[in-house]
Amino acid sequence: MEDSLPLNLCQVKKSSLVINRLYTSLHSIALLALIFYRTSTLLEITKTGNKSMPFVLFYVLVFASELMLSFIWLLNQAYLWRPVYRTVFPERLPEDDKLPAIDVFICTADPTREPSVQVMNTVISAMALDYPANKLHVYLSDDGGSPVTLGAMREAWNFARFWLPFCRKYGIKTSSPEAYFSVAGDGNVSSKEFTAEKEKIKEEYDVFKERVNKIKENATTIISKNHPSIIEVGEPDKAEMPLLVYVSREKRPSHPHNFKAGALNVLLRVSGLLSNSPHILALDCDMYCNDPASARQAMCFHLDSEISPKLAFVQFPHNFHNISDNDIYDSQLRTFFTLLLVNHSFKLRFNSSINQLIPLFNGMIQNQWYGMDGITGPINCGTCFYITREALCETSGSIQEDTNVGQLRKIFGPSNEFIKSLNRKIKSNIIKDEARCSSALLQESQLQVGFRYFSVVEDYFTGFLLHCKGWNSVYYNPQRPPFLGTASTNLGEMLVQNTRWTAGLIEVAISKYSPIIYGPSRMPILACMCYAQLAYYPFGFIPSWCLSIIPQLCLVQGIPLYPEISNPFFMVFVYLFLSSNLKHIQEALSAGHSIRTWMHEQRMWMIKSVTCYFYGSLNAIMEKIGMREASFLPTDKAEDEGRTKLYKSGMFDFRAPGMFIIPMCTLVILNIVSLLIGAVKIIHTRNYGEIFIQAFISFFIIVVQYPVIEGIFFRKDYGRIPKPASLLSTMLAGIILSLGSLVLIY
Ligand SMILES: O=c1ccn([C@@H]2O[C@H](COP(=O)(O)OP(=O)(O)O[C@H]3O[C@H](CO)[C@@H](O)[C@H](O)[C@H]3O)[C@@H](O)[C@H]2O)c(=O)[nH]1
Ligand SMILES: [Mn+2]
Repeated sequence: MEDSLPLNLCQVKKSSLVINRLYTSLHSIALLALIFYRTSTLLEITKTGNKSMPFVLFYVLVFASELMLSFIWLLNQAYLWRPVYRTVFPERLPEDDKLPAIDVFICTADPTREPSVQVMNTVISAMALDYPANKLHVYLSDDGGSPVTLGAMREAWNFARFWLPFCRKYGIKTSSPEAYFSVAGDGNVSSKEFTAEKEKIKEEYDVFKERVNKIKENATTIISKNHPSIIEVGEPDKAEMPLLVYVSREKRPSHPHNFKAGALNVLLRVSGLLSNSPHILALDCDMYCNDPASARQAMCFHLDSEISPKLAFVQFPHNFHNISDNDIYDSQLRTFFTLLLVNHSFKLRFNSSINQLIPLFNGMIQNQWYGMDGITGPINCGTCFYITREALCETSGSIQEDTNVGQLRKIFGPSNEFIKSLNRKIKSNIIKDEARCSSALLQESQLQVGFRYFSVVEDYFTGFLLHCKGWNSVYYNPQRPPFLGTASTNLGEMLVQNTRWTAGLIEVAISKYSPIIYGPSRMPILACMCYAQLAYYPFGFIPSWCLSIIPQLCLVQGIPLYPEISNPFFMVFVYLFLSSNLKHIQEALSAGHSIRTWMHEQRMWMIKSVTCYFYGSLNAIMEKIGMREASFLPTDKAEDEGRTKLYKSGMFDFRAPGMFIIPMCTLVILNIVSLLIGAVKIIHTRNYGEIFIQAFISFFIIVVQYPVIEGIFFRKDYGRIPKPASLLSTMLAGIILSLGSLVLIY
């Protein structure tokens, strides 16, 4: 019977599972051997007492670093444990009139950093989802309260009246007009009628863009931080048109607004009164729908009666349209999602990266969402997911017949209208109140519904709490990328963004919600390990700093910190280095990438750990002790031609804040100097066995960071490292080396 056929299939890739577990076991044994070696050596050193205090301290720091990296590596193994992949059968879904409604939430905040034409492309592509139009409601949240965005949305509405019928008629998949007209568009290319219509629509689109740009040019206010709520509803006047609603929540300088999570919660309330769909698709303003099929694909999970009672959300991957083949900054975050523009297939791809600074021990393989999918489901990634209203509002759990109004208000805030909407009985016109910051919204930090405010990575945190409550999620990575976003291909922007993410993750890591404290009684231990890995990996900055300074200082003095070549434990270090790197390379290759990808990811990990992870952790700690307030500056999505050109040609653009460039250069210079002195020592004494590993560490860092060396010494273009930064870094490296030598000599 057709009805009884499953809507989706979940398979475990057995062969990869065997390889993974074998890798984990062997690597663990090697780590145990390392710990044994370090402990016994340390005991010996302290017993004999013939080593200086600073040396012992350095030795302990190196050992502690190795332990920390091993801990993060261990957490990482949860991802490798049971990766699964999924298939869906949308053709088995019920008839259109039986499908549940969907509300689409799109957030934007700043028409300068987030150009309106781009935002409207996301809006239009969402309106063009392959779903009954009367069951689709698109909400645009404008945190900039900008007349530019509102005007652009009106234009988008007008343009959509041509565009949507065209897409429906010819089955256009690339439903973002910008992408459709700039890349070779799909559709029924051969017919004359089609070509004529396409021409006409193209003209309409050009007019639309022109008008939107004019609005910006003529605007007197671009952004407002002090305004009442503004809501405008575009009522569908054609069968193909879904509802489109503009929402700009009230903003007052004195009220905290909780960034994107606050915006999403306002949409949750406003839509609760207007359409109240049981399913919600959340999108960032730069993530357009690249395949209208995603709604039905998601429904293959949400309507599967076996998994749906506990299914909170279906997460799709973040793919990007502006990634170069030679992705020098790892802008695609390959390790999280495996972006497979090259090799889209249903075979399981292990997207892992060995995030490591010092090659010898860590191998923190990140094989992320497939791995979590095999446990309780992937984390929430903030965009490209279909979530149920019930999971966010806990309607079934908290609204009982006998729950009194007082209790309801405690849970959902004081808005009676919203509370009524939860019962799906009453609709109201008083929606503007829902977008007011003075109503329910401000107290939401205490409320247990919606997107949670506690951390600036509201996606990670909200998903974590949902999993803690027993909800599950699903990761679905179809052949055609369902959504395409604008990745940051600007080094400075990217490092700032990563610092914000780190701050958000560390906020959780050092709170009562730490996955290793809050999680174990609420979710399977493997799921806890995945969440903990994400929360704690930024602490990798500590070992990163230690291991890119201490072995080098000792190298300069000819003091060995590692076993010499003739020592059997030497092989343990060699094994750990090779095993983690070969696994990383294998995973990059099997995902259709080249060995270059491995190099880029190594480099970016080193750079991020000594900068973003360090600053982000510092920010989180300062927030915790009340010395700093959380902030969320949206990334710049406007294209800068010069930067894009450098990125596309595979050249680093070092025009980034000094706080990122200087530590990076300092460490690279320090490693160069140490290696040179080390090499001279080796030639002089002819004894390379004892300090081989230390020399190799510096050598490896220098090779991986070659673009930085090029930026300091060889490049002449505007993307090079500025002279003052190079000078300052050289001085700092000199100071560290002299202090190190002083300490070690005496
Ligand atoms: O006060 C704010 C700040 C941001 N945004 C919107 O939030 C989205 C994400 O902002 P972006 O600057 O693109 O940040 P990213 O770091 O790229 O976002 C990633 O990380 C965030 C968590 O830090 C997640 O919420 C996002 O979904 C995820 O793509 C954008 O649509 C913004 O318009 C708001 O609506 N209000
Ligand atoms: Mn973004």
